[in-house]
Order: sequence, then structure tokens, then C-alpha cells
Amino acid sequence: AVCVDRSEHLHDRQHFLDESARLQQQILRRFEVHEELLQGAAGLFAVSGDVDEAQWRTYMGGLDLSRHLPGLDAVAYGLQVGAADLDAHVSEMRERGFEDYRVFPPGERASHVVATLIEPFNAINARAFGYDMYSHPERRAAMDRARDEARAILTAPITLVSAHADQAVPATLMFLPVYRTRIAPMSVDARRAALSGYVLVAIRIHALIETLMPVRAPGVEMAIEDLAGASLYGGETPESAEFSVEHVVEVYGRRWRLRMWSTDLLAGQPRSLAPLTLGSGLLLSLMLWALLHAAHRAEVRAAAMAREMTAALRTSEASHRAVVQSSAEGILTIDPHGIVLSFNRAAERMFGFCASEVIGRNVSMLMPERYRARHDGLVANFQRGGSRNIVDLRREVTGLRRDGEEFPMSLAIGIVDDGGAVGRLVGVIRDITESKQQQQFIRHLAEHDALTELPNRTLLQHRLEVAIAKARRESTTVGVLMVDLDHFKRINDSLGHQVGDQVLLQIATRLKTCVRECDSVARMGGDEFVVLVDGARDGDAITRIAGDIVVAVSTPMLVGGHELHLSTSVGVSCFPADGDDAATLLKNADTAMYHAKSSGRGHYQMFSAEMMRRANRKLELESAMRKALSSGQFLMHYEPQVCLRTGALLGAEALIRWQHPERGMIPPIEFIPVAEDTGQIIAIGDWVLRTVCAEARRMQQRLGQTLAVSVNLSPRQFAQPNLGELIESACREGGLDPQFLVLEITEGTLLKRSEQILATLDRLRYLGVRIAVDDFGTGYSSLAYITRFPVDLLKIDRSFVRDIIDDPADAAIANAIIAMAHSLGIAVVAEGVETAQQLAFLRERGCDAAQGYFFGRGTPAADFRLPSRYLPSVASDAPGSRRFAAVDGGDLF
Ligand SMILES: Nc1nc2c(ncn2[C@@H]2O[C@@H]3COP(=O)(O)O[C@H]4[C@@H](O)[C@H](n5cnc6c(=O)[nH]c(N)nc65)O[C@@H]4COP(=O)(O)O[C@H]3[C@H]2O)c(=O)[nH]1
Repeated sequence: AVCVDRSEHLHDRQHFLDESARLQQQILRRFEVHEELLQGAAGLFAVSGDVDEAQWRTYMGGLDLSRHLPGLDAVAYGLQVGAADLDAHVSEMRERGFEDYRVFPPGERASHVVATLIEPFNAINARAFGYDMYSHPERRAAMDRARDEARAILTAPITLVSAHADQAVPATLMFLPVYRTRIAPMSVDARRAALSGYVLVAIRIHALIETLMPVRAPGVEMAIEDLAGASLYGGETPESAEFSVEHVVEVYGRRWRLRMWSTDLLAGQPRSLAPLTLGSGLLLSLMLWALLHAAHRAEVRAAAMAREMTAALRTSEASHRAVVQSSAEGILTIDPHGIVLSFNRAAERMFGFCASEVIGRNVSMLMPERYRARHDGLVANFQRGGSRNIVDLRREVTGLRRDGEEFPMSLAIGIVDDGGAVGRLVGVIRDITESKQQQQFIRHLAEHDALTELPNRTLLQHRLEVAIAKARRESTTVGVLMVDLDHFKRINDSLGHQVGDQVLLQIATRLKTCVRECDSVARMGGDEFVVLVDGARDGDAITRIAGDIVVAVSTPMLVGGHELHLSTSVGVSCFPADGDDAATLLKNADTAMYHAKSSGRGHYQMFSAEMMRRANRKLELESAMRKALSSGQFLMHYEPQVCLRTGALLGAEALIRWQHPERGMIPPIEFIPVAEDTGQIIAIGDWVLRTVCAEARRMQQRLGQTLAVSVNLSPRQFAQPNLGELIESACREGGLDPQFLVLEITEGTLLKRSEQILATLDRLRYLGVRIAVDDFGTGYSSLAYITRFPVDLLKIDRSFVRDIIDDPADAAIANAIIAMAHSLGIAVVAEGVETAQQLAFLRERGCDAAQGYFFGRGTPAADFRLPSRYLPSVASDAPGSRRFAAVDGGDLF
């Protein structure tokens, strides 16, 4: 009997254990079904982003929840609303037709999770509509955890808001987070940022366990308590229970203790449990099937909804695609491996490929071979999650068309966010061939001379720098040839600009024939060209080219029916001998060219150290001259001029002196040409005129006789349009009668602009000022043009006077000048008379007046005296003294 009892006891115990295990399993499975339900609901949000009441009801209604999931009170959605957005949220809900909508409980909170969608939306559940679940600590704790862990979490036991006080039974809420991104972000911070709300189910444990009754074996009772404290279901295990078992299980974030015990009913159960087991097993299976079916239907419904949503999405995608297709910019997408996924029409047009020919192939087919390896490297790096630098920048790259033509394109790359994974890349492409061409055209304009199409100064400078760098590497020579046409201005002035332009074009062509392909011919402006000889072996090669240029230019050319004979002056500098950089080489070539000009034109001149010294001295003079005027370093000396007939003092030539504080006296022959070049002659000339007028007046007063004073005017001074006014005011201010002023100009001045010269001369004549032509005989010596201008005096240059005794040619020239001048009614003054013989010769030939060291050197105005070697003593023993005495010197000056 003991054995039988014992055996029955063991059997009952096993039975109890089996049943309690099954019960636990059922309960846990039921929670899993709830989670599946929530996953389906969350899926709705994933596909649509936003779900309205109608969609929610459609989806939930299809699940027939009350039938399949008894015990489930509600499925809801809690929308997360920030404090700042709360009012807007309430207004929006009211606008949607919920006129009495409010969020409760009232009170200020940083964030809210408001029940906005509830199903079934019956009278009981409606009480929770607008409830801020986040206001409640237990709910809030579960939600925060669900959000951070991205999984379904149950609350500690709570009382449902919808429940009446008399129904206040323990319940739990299962929350599943919904993120704006389809997939839960990886980090907690990102999850918090991406959260849009929660889907949740409210579960009353009593109801849930009750629903298990049909499959529950009689004789097994249970209790569930949350380890955090509160009881969810059932009471204490009775003392009388024969068997009992206890498990602690983890259920969706909660730790529950499940206690099960046997009741008397268990003892009364048949020993063979097979029928019951079978029956309950069948029921259980049916029940499970129903649950699974419900869950399955949830998935099916979600899928159906997703399809609907996708269709809607597709509509928007279709319009998006239409935009992409009609875009003028080429748009293509590639996967992280560089495989083309899409290729719009503009891209088709640009590359000449159909989308179908490109999609599925590597994007590198759209770029020239030489860029492919680098591109593959970038893609590989990108795939590894390396540099994202390629994204978002617009850059210029080269594309390859189907026909093999390369073209410049501007490319911007964007990255498509595929939920945090290495996503697709979108390339937006613009064909910039045209704008490139425009840029090139503008650049061409900026770097070339409009007339000859030759490189201009800017481009030459650049090429010269490149050539120097190359020559430095290769130890070769660079030649810079400054080519300036001689007297080109005359062609322009006499034959017109059109002829001038034609000449320049022909010269450009000729210069090009003198150099190799790799050399450059540039036009610097006007009649100035520069030839750059790139990478010459030595200086000889360069001088040969310079010689060729001189010959090429001097070959007669026919322009507009005129046969023109030109010549050029070429200055040559070489790297490295004459300069280390572009600016120095150009400057030195220029110096050499000026040297070529001043030494007779029509040839080339190599730059030399001596030229450099001279150029430097010129530079020094330039800056010193600026100070000289303001600091009173200039003064005037006066050289007496004597009448060769009467021996009387006629006047004086004013000659500028520069008393430099360190360098002593600097002769005018040195600084006047520099002043003329730099334009400083204008200011200096103005000072000279004013000083001379004032000092001449004082000399006249001191010596008690009228005295004419001659002032040298350089070509630039004479070209001043206001010269008349200037002289008038200088005479007025100095108190000198203009009739005692003689202006000495050179032959060269008269040759310049005849119309303007004539006008100026007329004006001066009108004032009473007289004009002397200085250095006569050294230049063109054409008496023909002297007749065209109102000239009063001719000065025989001292270079003729010097050899007048020994050189019959100079004597003949002096003779001729005197005779011709007199025949034109012009008086003649001889310069540089140093000896009595020279004086006698000139008097003999009828020269009217003379000046020179024989009579005395120039002195400051204060020291100016009557000549010490007075003329009559000379005159007495000179031949022809009678003619000299017969003429009244007063007529001359
Ligand atoms: N060997 C020799 N030389 C004699 C004799 N008598 C006079 N001379 C010099 O010959 C030059 C005569 O002046 P220029 O032919 O007008 O030539 C002048 C003139 O073209 C220019 N110049 C001088 N002063 C001025 C000025 O105030 N303005 C301008 N624009 N040019 C000036 O500078 C040139 C040189 O002037 P300077 O050096 O003063 O030289 C003066 C004078 O000192 C002589 O018997 N033998």
C-alpha cells in the first residue's frame, strides 16, 4: 500500500510539474504574440512615417483582436511631443475633429508621450485618449528603456487609466519604440534623437490568465509577482498545497516570479492523463493556432498596409523620378561598389549611353582610362568607411563620352542615408564644356594682344618664368629680345593708324619666322615686341636670332601702296648672365634696346654690365633729382653772348647747374636727358623759366643795360600745350619784357608735330619771345623746314666751331649756314668759341654773334660781368672788322 501510495504521489507530482511548465510556457508565449502584434504595428509607421486614425483602425480592425487575443485591452500609439510643440499638437488634433481633445494630466513636462491612436476606440479606451503616458513614472521608465534598447519592454504592474476604480486590477503595458529611421539607429543617442513614439498594448494579467482556463489543467494554481514588488496575479501559496514550484523568469525587461501549486483537484485527476492531455493538447493547439493566426494576420495586414503605403510612396517616387528625369543636370546613383543603379536622361545625353547600357556596370566606364585606378581607390576607401571627403563638394573632373571624346564636367556627390549603413552615392553632373570654352576665350583675350593675336605682357611674363625655371633645371640659356621699331610713330602720324596696324601685323609675322615653334613672340604694346628664346644652347644662338630680326624688319614692306623701309633697335638680355628673374631680364633687355637706339638705331645690342651701371646711375639720378628741386640744389649760370660786329654784350645763355651735396657739380648733359625721359623736365623747366626771368631782370638793372637771355627748352617742354601761358606768367612774375627772352629749341623739336609746333611758335612770337634753333648742323640740317617756322636765330653747334680752322669741311658747313641763314633773314650765333682764330674766322664769314670760353665761362647771375676779353681789342687785328663794326648789334638781340 505504501508503494502504491508512493507511486501515486510521484505520479501526481509529475503531473503537477508537467502542467505547471505548460502553463508557464503558455503565459510567456502569449506575451510573445503581443510583441509580434506590436512589431506589425510599428511596421506601419516604418512604411508610412505617419499613421492617421483611419489607417490605424483599418489595420487593427483587420486583426480581430478581441477574438484572437482575449485579455488584450487596447493597442495604442503614443506620440512623442516636445514641450514646445504641445500647443501645436493639441490644435492639430482639434482641427482633425477631436474638438475636446486635451493632453492630460496637466502640468509642465519636458516631453510627452500622448496616446493619440487607440484600438478598439470604445467608451472605456477613449478615456485614455490624450493621456500623457510619460507623466507616469512606471510607464516612463519602461518607455525610456524600450527606446534606448530598441526592443519591447513591459512596465511594472500598473492600473490602467481607462479602468474604473472597481476594475482596478493590475495590468502591464508593453511598449515598442517607433523611430523615424526605418531601422533602429545604432547608438543610444541616435535612438533618442530618432524616436517618434511608441506602439503599446495594455494587458490585464487576470484576463490573460483567464483565457488560458480552457487549456489549463485543473488542480494547478498560480501567482505572478513582479520582483520589483507588486503582485500581478494570484495570492499566496497555501500551506496545504501538496506540490509547489517557483521560477523567476525574465519577461520583456521585467523579472517575474511565477509560483504554481497544486490544489486538491489535482489529486482527483485520473491517473491516466492521456485523454485530458490529448483534449487539452488539442485545445491548446487550437488556441495556439488562433494566436499564431492572429499574429500571422497581423503580419499579413502589415504587409498589405505596407503595400498600400508603398504604392503611395511609389506615386511620390514617380513624381520624384519625373523630376530627376527632366533635370538638366545629369543624375546617377551608384552603390558602394561603384555599380551604377540609375542614370537619368540628361546623363544619357551627356555621355551618349542609354541608361540600360550603364546600369549594372561600374561607373568608371564614364571616365578616361587614366583616372580609373584612382577612382577605384576612392571607392574602396569609401566602402571601408574611410574619408567622406568626396561627398558634398563640387569638383571639376573629366568625363568620357561613348564616342571616346573627353569633356570637362562639374561633379557633386551626395550620400543617400540607408539607415546608417554605407549607402548609395548620388552624382549630380553638369557638362561644363561650354563654360570652359568661354573661360578659355576670356583668358585668351586677357593674355593676347587684340591686333596681332600675339601673347601680351601678362602671358609673356608667365612664359618667361616657366622658361627660366626650365633653363635652371637643364642648365640652358634663355634669351629676351626687346624689339622696338625705329620711328614707327612717324608712320602712324603721316600714313594713319590703319597703315600702322598693317605694319605691326607684318612685323609680327616676320618676327615669328625668325624663331622656333617653342619660342614666343609677344607684343608689349605700341611698336614694342619681345621675343623669348626658350632653352638656347648658348648666347650665340640668341645673337643669331637678334641679327635675323634686324634683317627681317629692314626688308622693305609694301603697305597700302606705300613701300616702307623700317629698321629696329633690339636689346638682348640672357638668363643666367644678365638676370635671374623675369623682371630683371626684361628690364635689362629694355636698357640694351635704349642703348641700341641711342647709338644709331637699326641694330641689336647685347646687355652689358656697363649698361647696367649706367642704368643704375640713371636710377639714382632719378631719385636724387626729385629731391634736388625741392631742396634748392639747382642754380643757373649765365654765359655771355657778344655781338661780332660791335663787340657789345648782347645777352647771356642760361645754363642749369646741379650742385649735388655729395657728388658735387653734375653736368646737365648727364641729368637733362634723364629728366626728359622721366618727365621731371617739366617741373625743372618751369623752375628754370621763372628763375631766369627774375634773375635776368635783376642783371639788367645791375648792369644798367638791356640784356637778352636764352633758355634751353627740351622737346618735352616745348610740347606742353600751356607753354604760352607758362612763359607769359614767368615773364610777368619776373618783371622781364618777353622781347628779351630767347627760347632755344633743337632741330628735333621742330621735326615733331608741325601743326602744334606752329601754333606754339605763333603764340610765342605774338608775345614777343624770339626763337633760336640750337645745335644747328648736327641733325637734319635742312634749311627747307627752317623756312616753314618763324625762327629768329640759328646757333652753329660748337662741334663745327671747334675744328673750323683745321677742318675745311667744318669751315665749309659754317660758311654755308651763315650764308643761307642770312639769305632767309635769320641771324647766326656761333657756340663754343675758344680761340681768337675761331673768332676771327667767324667774323670774317659774317657770323653775327658768338659765345664761348673765349669770352668767359658761365657764372651765377650775381657774378655776371661784362666780358673781360672785350671784343674791340680782338676786332682791331681781325680781318673783316669793318663789316662787324658796321652792323648794329641791337638788331640782333
Ligand atoms: N667745350 C666748350 N663748351 C662750351 C663753351 N662755351 C660754352 N660751352 C658749353 O656748351 C653748352 C652749351 O649749351 P647747349 O648747347 O645749349 O647745351 C646744353 C643744353 O642742351 C642743356 N642744358 C643746359 N641748361 C639747360 C636748361 O636750363 N634747360 C634745358 N632744357 N637744357 C639745358 O645741356 C647742355 C649742356 O650744357 P652745359 O653743360 O652747360 O654746356 C653748355 C656750355 O657750358 C666752350 O667754349 N667750349
